[in-house]
Amino acid sequence: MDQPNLMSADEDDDGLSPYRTFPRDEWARLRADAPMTLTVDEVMRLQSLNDPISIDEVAAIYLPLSRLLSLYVAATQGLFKATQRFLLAEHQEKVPYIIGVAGSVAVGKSTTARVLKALLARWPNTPKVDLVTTDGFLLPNAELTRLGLMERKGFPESYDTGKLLHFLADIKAGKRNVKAPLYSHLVYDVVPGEETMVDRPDILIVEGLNVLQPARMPKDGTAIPFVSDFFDFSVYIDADEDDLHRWYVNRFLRLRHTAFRDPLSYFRRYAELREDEAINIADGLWNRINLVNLQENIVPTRQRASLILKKGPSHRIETVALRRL
Ligand SMILES: Nc1ncnc2c1ncn2[C@@H]1O[C@H](COP(=O)(O)OP(=O)(O)OP(=O)(O)O)[C@@H](O)[C@H]1O
Ligand SMILES: CC(C)(CO)[C@@H](O)C(=O)NCCC(=O)O
Repeated sequence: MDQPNLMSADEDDDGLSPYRTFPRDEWARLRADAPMTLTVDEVMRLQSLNDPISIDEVAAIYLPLSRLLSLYVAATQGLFKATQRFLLAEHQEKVPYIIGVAGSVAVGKSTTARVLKALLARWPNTPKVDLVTTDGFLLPNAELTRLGLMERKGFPESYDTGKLLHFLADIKAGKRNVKAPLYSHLVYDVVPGEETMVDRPDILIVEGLNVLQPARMPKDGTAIPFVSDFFDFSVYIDADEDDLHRWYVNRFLRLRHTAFRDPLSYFRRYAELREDEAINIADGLWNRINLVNLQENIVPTRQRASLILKKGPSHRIETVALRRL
């Protein structure tokens, strides 16, 4: 395969952008000779409801990205060893490489995170890849209700950010069997007593709309880290507001025939609605909660990502912007 010419990537107009932006086709060439390691069936199993992904998308976007990440992980492992030598430290196991995945509700973060997990696990230097979502770190509904925050789910104040920071600090300290709480979209709440265990993976992917948000500034001068201080790399999945709105409403309409019919579903009462009524409910949730959160707290974090994947109206990624080192 021809060596792609990196300099042909679109330079951003004013020359000040910290990103190098690649049209889809140019990015796809950066796969170089990386072999396709997922089958069509495997890709189909990884996609979320209402977030179509094709084998072509995996080959064009995610294979090059997984190749880049595998090079970055190897380089970071080298830096870790160099630091250990400098510190004359005893031999220490390498610590997990942490990748954040951010973006709006309904943009397809979970599909991206699952595809990356599957691809990265097939590179020889990173066989063990774990995935957690920050949904588990939401305050339980009882607590949100008490604080008057049920209409603010997903906003910064709806998370136990301290717990998330301690979780990440434990992972980066090389601790074994670190526990993360779990959230159920079906019951719309954190599941008491259920947790997932993270045991020194080579890579940990942390997915959530809040992962690039700054810490609230402490008044007493103590330093509170950002969640992203623990990340080695981060991906922001971007799409136009109108597309996100449509994807959110379509997913809601489809859930009426599936998850909402489950007796445990928090949205059980919406399963029987007529389509126009359901659209009204979904529009309301989108406009009152998720859109406001997107504009106030998510989009402003986009420029902090190492990589921005921009989706078009049919979920296809159209440009890839890679932050210059
Ligand atoms: N009310 C619901 N009932 C059951 N499952 C849901 C519900 N809402 C969302 N889901 C599923 O839960 C997953 C995560 O949804 P969430 O609202 O956190 O969006 P997200 O992670 O931003 O979505 P995406 O993965 O599309 O970016 C998706 O796979 C979605 O299909
Ligand atoms: C749990 C979050 C915040 C993020 O995944 C989101 O899916 C959510 O529930 N937002 C609140 C409004 C709504 O029900 O869509």
